[in-house]
Amino acid sequence: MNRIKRLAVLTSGGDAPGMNAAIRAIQLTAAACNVEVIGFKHGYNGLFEQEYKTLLGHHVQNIIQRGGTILKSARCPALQTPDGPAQAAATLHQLDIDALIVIGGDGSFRGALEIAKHYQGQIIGVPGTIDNDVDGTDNTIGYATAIDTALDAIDKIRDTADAFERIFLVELMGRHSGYITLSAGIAAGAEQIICPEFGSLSPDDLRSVITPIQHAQLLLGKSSYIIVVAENSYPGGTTALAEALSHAIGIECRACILGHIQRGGSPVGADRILGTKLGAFAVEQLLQGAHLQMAGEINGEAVLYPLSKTGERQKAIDPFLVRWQQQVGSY
Ligand SMILES: Nc1ncnc2c1ncn2[C@@H]1O[C@H](COP(=O)(O)OP(=O)(O)O)[C@@H](O)[C@H]1O
Ligand SMILES: O=P(O)(O)OC[C@H]1O[C@](O)(COP(=O)(O)O)[C@@H](O)[C@@H]1O
Repeated sequence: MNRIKRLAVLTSGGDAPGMNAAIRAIQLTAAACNVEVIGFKHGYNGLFEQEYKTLLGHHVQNIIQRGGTILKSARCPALQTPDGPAQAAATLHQLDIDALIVIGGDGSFRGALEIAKHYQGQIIGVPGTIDNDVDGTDNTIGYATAIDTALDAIDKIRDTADAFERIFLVELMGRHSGYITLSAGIAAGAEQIICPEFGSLSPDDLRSVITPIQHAQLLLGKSSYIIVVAENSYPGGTTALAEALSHAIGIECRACILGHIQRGGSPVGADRILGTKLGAFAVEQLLQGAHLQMAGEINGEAVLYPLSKTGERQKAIDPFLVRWQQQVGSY
């Protein structure tokens, strides 16, 4: 029996294109089941500041195509204080909220698990982050758009790299995960891909980067050379890496830090569909009693995955593409 009368939703951590599609699907699906939806603003901060509003049909009209999140997102240090989770749960109880949907990444899910220790209602997660570093789903909402955004930029950099016969290093996001870097790098035909999963890179030993560059120049006569680099791959960042390479090989290397542009923009179709599917699935599963689960998608099928396992291990990037890039693509 459906005992949920009122559910809440929030978006937390780095915003991701497609979060609005998920919010829309949650509101529409809940409304169709006569369940009221409360939207908390600014991630978990909305629980502390009691900043929320009832989401009605007109609030979710014309948002599926918009990047960002109509609920705003944020990181919330207050939830990581000793009393934070109990305070957040108290707001949910006070507002008679029977269930909470958290759209965010593995950090947001850790926060949800802490709140669950003090909360009597149900909690479900919907994976939304450009990093795609959440276990239990093939793709997170926002990842597909971030790849296309990065790709568009790298293609443009290729033109100027070619005209100037330069080496460019393009830094992509992904905190501790090489998903965006590997995918965008492969799709852009990047000559090299550097990400945490490929092993560490030390200022004292840049041979693994320099040897393929020299090989390409000597044997292949390349007029442009693009290296995509995941953020946090090199001490001092990608600008420092470009300087070290310029010094080591005597060729001007330029760094381009793509940054937050990767988080914005209109979501591509795949993210609108994923956001809609997982948002709707989350509501349906809550109504059937799901608790402490994430609504994910594996092999095209919507599935539940224990929230506690979503950040347990590093989700592996495609080993086939890694091997191909290392053995063939870099030469
Ligand atoms: N261990 C934790 N305990 C309580 N809250 C947490 C914890 N880890 C993350 N959070 C909450 O989740 C928010 C978002 O986490 P973050 O890692 O920044 O983003 P994401 O969810 O995208 O991975 C944090 O600002 C914090 O409020
Ligand atoms: O916007 P901020 O706070 O500088 O955070 C940047 C980080 O957020 C992201 O864009 C998204 O990460 P999360 O989804 O895990 O929050 C990372 O790729 C990046 O490292």
